[in-house]
Amino acid sequence: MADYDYDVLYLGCGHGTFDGAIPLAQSGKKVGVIESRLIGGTCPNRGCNAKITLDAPVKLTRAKERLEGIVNGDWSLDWGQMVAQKQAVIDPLPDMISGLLTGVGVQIITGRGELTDAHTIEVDGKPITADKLVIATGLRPNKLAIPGTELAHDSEDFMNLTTLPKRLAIVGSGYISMEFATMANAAGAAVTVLMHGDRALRQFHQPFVETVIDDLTKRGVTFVKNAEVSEFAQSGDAYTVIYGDGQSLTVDWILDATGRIPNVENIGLETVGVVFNEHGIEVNNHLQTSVANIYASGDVIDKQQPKLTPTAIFESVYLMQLFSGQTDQPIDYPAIPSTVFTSPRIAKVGESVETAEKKGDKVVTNQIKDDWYRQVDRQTLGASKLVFDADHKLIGATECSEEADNAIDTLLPAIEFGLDASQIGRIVHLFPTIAASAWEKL
Ligand SMILES: Cc1cc2nc3c(=O)[nH]c(=O)nc-3n(C[C@H](O)[C@H](O)[C@H](O)COP(=O)(O)OP(=O)(O)OC[C@H]3O[C@@H](n4cnc5c(N)ncnc54)[C@H](O)[C@@H]3O)c2cc1C
Ligand SMILES: NC(=O)c1ccc[n+]([C@@H]2O[C@H](COP(=O)([O-])OP(=O)(O)OC[C@H]3O[C@@H](n4cnc5c(N)ncnc54)[C@H](O)[C@@H]3O)[C@@H](O)[C@H]2O)c1
Repeated sequence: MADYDYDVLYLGCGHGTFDGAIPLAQSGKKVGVIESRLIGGTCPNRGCNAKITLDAPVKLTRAKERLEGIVNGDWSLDWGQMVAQKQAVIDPLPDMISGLLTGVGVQIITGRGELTDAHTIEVDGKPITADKLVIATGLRPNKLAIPGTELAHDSEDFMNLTTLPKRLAIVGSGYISMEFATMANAAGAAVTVLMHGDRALRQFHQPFVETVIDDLTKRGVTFVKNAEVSEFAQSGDAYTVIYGDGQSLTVDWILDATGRIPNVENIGLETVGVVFNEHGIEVNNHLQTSVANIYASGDVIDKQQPKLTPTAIFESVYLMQLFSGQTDQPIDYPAIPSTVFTSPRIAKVGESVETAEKKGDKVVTNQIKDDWYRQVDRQTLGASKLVFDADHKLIGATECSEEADNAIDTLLPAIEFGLDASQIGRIVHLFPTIAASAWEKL
């Protein structure tokens, strides 16, 4: 091997990098990571961890609301304190992750990197070389290409607001829109969601999405379907969203939640011949790009799997196994679950109800209100739908409930390992728990 600075050099240091980079260094490889912002990337600093800390008081308030008459007294959410608590929870994470990296000998290089040849990334004019490069630059928020787009903000700005705007417009109705509409509404903002078409959260079971929308509507959130947003304007401290045939909405803050796009520009991919498209970097089944010694990991990959943290972790660990010689096999993705953290939540994994109905697979529905364990805290909204193949093995599941995330998560082994009835019978669960309640239905 030529005399490179590193065996493996990663561009970007989110979950697509560090979960694999740490054990890779432990395996004896010389590893470097380049990061222009906070170590840890989106998930800990401005994604999952930040968001779920803001969600925790909302979930608690919903439980209190259901138990009204048993749990009494006036409660309210203090947005300023919610954001302070979020910051206190996430502030230590970059140092903690940096410590894990440097503790095993990974070199952290701070700055913006750009590939200059197949073995070199330049940071602030300084070339750094490696045998293998991994591009893990993630996604960034889309900004609508309309007049006044600079007046709108992104999810990171929202989670840093110390004062909650009285009137909030959210453009788009995907994950970020629905989760942030839930939080902002619970904390007292007047929220309007401007939908691109007539369906929110398109990748989730639509009757469950309707349950969440109906509940948010009862709580005061306004959903405007088919609102083609054409302009943002400012007058004094207020902002106007122009949509449809010249309709307008006046608000105090605008959240552009119209999706996230891959960070593929201005990092030298064209220079070295790495092929990408609008969905991200194209890779083969070894996560190898069009240039043999350059790989990609995490959200920046163009892929079918959901662009989520567990996927990024699985990919970075796979690359570690590949680079350290533990495997030479193609990546074999497991069933990857996803959840939207609304209240109630919607979670899913495996074959969808829609596909099952088309294929003739069996779908079993259980209403949340009929589950005695959910009655202990008076949950009534939602249902679980389980999809079985001809051998009655679980191949898909989706649930809408306050505990949908945990209910779906606990079922993963049944799907991933194709457990049959006798194997399922060997698993004894703690009782009473969400897990026991979910497995009982198999
Ligand atoms: C608001 C929000 C909430 C989310 N909630 C969830 C959730 O609940 N559950 C879930 O599973 N997923 C969630 N996600 C998605 C999750 O955060 C991502 O899937 C995950 O962070 C992807 O990791 P990654 O390493 O691929 O990319 P990132 O974490 O984005 O890391 C990429 C890194 O590359 C750096 N970088 C980019 N270009 C350069 C360059 N030229 N030089 C140096 N560094 C560079 C960036 O600064 C960044 O740190 C959420 C995302 C958002 C935005
Ligand atoms: N719970 C979670 O796991 C979670 C939470 C937040 C974010 N994420 C990740 O972050 C990604 C980005 O989230 P997101 O909510 O920004 O994206 P998304 O893809 O979930 O939703 C984008 C929304 O914007 C709408 N849209 C697209 N173009 C538009 C236009 N021109 N005008 C108006 N609306 C338009 C779409 O119809 C959709 O409703 C997700 O795909 C996911 O990978 C995950």
